[in-house]
Amino acid sequence: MAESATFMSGATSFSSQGNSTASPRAEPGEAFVSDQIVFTPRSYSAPSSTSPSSPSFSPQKMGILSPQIGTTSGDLDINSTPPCSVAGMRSPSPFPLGLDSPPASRLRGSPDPSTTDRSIKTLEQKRKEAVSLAYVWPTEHRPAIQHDEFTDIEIPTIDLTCLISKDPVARKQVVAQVRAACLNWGFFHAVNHGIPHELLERVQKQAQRFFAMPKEEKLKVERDPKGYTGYGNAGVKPTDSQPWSEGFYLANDSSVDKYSQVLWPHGDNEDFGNSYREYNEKAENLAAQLMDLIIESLEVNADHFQPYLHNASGLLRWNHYPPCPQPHKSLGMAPHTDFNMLTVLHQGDIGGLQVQKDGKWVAVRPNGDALAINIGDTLQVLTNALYKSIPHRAVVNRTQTRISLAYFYAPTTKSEIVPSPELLERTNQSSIYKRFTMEEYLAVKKGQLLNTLQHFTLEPLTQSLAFPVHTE
Ligand SMILES: O=C(O)CCC(=O)C(=O)O
Ligand SMILES: [Fe+2]
Repeated sequence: MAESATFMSGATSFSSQGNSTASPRAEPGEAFVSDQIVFTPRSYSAPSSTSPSSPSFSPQKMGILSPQIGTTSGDLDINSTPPCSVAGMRSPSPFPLGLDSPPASRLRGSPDPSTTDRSIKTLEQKRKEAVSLAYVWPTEHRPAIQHDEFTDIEIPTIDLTCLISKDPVARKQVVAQVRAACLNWGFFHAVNHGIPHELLERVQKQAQRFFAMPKEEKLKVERDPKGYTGYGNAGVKPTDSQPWSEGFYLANDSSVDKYSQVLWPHGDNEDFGNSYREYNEKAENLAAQLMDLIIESLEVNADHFQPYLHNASGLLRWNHYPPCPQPHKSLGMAPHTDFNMLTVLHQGDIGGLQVQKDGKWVAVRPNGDALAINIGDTLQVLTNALYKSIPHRAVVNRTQTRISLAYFYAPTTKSEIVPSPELLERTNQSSIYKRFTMEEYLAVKKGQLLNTLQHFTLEPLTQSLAFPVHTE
C-alpha cells in the first residue's frame, strides 16, 4: 500500500508521444482526451480475452545525442520516436498512477457499464479512462507469461572469479562459457562480477528515493528533448500503447551534479552523485573486461575492436515499474533489442525480465547476486551476426515495485560499425550489413525498437552461422 501510494504521488505528466497535439505538461491522460481515443474499439472491446580509463560520457561518444533514444536502452529526444531502448520519449504518466486507475470492472477486462453512455461522461471520467487505456496493450502483444512464471529453461550463469584471480586456466574455461552463451542465448547472468552488493543497494535506494518524489520534483529534471539524460521513459513505437514504467537517465558528465542540486538543494543527499559515480566506474570497468572476454571467445585479433572500445562509454537508465492492476494486459517495457555493444543489467530479486529464446518468451529468474549481461545490436554487427542481440522485454506485476538499473556500454556516435574482417575471412562470409555509423543507426532506432538492423542488412540471414573454430 505504501508503495502504491508513493507511486501515485509520483505520477508523471508526460504527453503522449503518439499525439502530436499533446502538451508536454498535460495532466495524465489529457493528451488522450478525445472521443476518438476514449471510444476506440480496442479500448472498449478489451474483454479479456572498454577501457576502464575511458573518459566520461559524451553525447558524441555515445551516439545518443541525436534527438532521442529509448526503451530498454538507447536514446534521445523525448518528443519524437524513440531511437532505441535508451532514448526518451514522453508518455502519459505511468498509469501507474493510482488515481488514474481504471474502474475495477475494466481491470478485469469487461466494459464498465457506467461508461457506455457517452452522454453522461464527465471530462474527468474521460481522462481517467483514457489514461488507463493508454496502458492496455493489444491482445497480441500482451505477455502470456507472467513475471514469476519460471521454467527450467534458464539463461546460463557464468562465474567471473577469473577476472579477479587472473587464473589463466579458469579464464580459458570462462571464455568458452561466454562463447556458448553468446552463440546460444545472447544473454547470461554474471556472478562474482566484482561490483559490491552494497554499492548496488545504494544505487537502488537512490532510484527508489527519486521515483518516490512527487511528479513536480521529478519534472524539474525532465529530459531535455535535445539531451540524453534526465527523467523520461523508455521508448515505444508511436503507434504502441504506453509502457508501465518511468525512467531516469544518467551519464558521467556535469548533469549528475546539476540534478543533485535541483533535487536536493540543501545538499542533504550526497550519495546521489557519489553512488552514481562509483557505480559508473565499476560498470564501465566490468563492461570493458567482458568485451575482452567476448573478443577472446571469437578467437580473432582484438585490433579491429579497439577503436570501438577506446572511447566507449556508458549511459545508465534507472527503470521503475510500479505495481500494475492489470499486469497481463500491460508491458513495463516493450520488446526491443539494445542499441549498444553490451548491457549490464541489475534487476534485484523481483522478476520481470523476459528474453526470447528460439522464438518463445522465457522469464529470467532473478538472482540478486547476478548481473544480467546481454549483447546489443552494435556487437551483433561487429560479429556479422555470429553473436545476436536478442529481443527482450519487461513485464510488470500486481503487487511489487520493481527497479532495474541498465548500463549501456556503447561506442561513439561517429563510429562506423563494421564486422571484423578476420572473422569474415575465417567464416568465409562477406558482411551482411551495409556500412553505417552509430549516428545513422540511432536515427532509424528512434522509430523501430525491434529489427532495427534489418534496415542495414544487405541480405537477410537465412541460416545461422556456425562458429568457425573448435568449441570445447
Ligand atoms: O528492466 C528490465 O528487466 C529490462 C530493462 C531493459 O531491457 C532496458 O533497460 O533496456
Ligand atoms: Fe534492454
